[in-house]
Amino acid sequence: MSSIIKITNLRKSYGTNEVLKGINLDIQKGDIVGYIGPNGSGKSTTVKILLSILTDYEGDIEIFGENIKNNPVKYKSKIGYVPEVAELYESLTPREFLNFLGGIYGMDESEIDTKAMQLMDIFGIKESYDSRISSFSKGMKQKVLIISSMIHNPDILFLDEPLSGLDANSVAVLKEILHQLSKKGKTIFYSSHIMDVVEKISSRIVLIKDGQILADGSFDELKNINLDSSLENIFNQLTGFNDHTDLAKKFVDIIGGE
Ligand SMILES: Nc1ncnc2c1ncn2[C@@H]1O[C@H](COP(=O)(O)OP(=O)(O)OP(=O)(O)O)[C@@H](O)[C@H]1O
Repeated sequence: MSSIIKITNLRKSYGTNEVLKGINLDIQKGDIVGYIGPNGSGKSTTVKILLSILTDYEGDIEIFGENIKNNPVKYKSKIGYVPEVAELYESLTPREFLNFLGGIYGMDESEIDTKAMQLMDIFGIKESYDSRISSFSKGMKQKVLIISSMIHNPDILFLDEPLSGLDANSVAVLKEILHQLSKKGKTIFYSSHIMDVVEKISSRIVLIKDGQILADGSFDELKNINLDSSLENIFNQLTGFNDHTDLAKKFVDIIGGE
């Protein structure tokens, strides 16, 4: 089967700090890849490279069979992105923001409006379609971002901590949306720290630490490392972390001046 995203020997440094040290990944159509790792391990950097936001890296990346260095613009109409840190145009309303984006994707105005209002309705924020985004709660902003990443029906979705600020009902809806999109052949690259969700939605889990892949497989395959364990336990075990109780005690002691 041909890969939809192929990453070969990806290396990236910020100055002398090498943060990606040879990442190799072949991702197939319809995969939901959970891309996890400790803070600072290189997840967002990988996503930004896949999106051609960062272009000074070593190695090769093919998306839809083409090296993204050769044509960093063409593939973008077929991908969607929810960034970890949102730079929404706060002074706009969702109508203005989504129309602006839809225009970039070549959608016509009535199609965008119809779709946007229906999607906002599903997330329970239709009444705010013409309110300024600056007045929204965190979760409302996140919902607009999620809609903006999908409204053009992309083939690949890059989601960096997409559940941020969402309530439990909305999380349940988004998880189901991702499942159904994957069944329709959409590919999802999902980076998050919320292990129980990653465990449930991912067809494949890739764990990185210090810019290198430590584990790569389905949850069941990773469980062979630690039978009967949750992804959270496997994550802590593989990243060599077992002193959370000690660290917490020290933290609390310092607060109390002990
Ligand atoms: N613009 C930058 N300039 C210099 N160093 C950077 C820059 N962006 C990221 N880094 C460094 O690169 C490393 C990887 O960062 P990255 O944001 O990719 O990690 P992450 O796995 O997404 O972390 P988190 O889970 O905290 O979001 C970190 O050491 C970080 O300090």
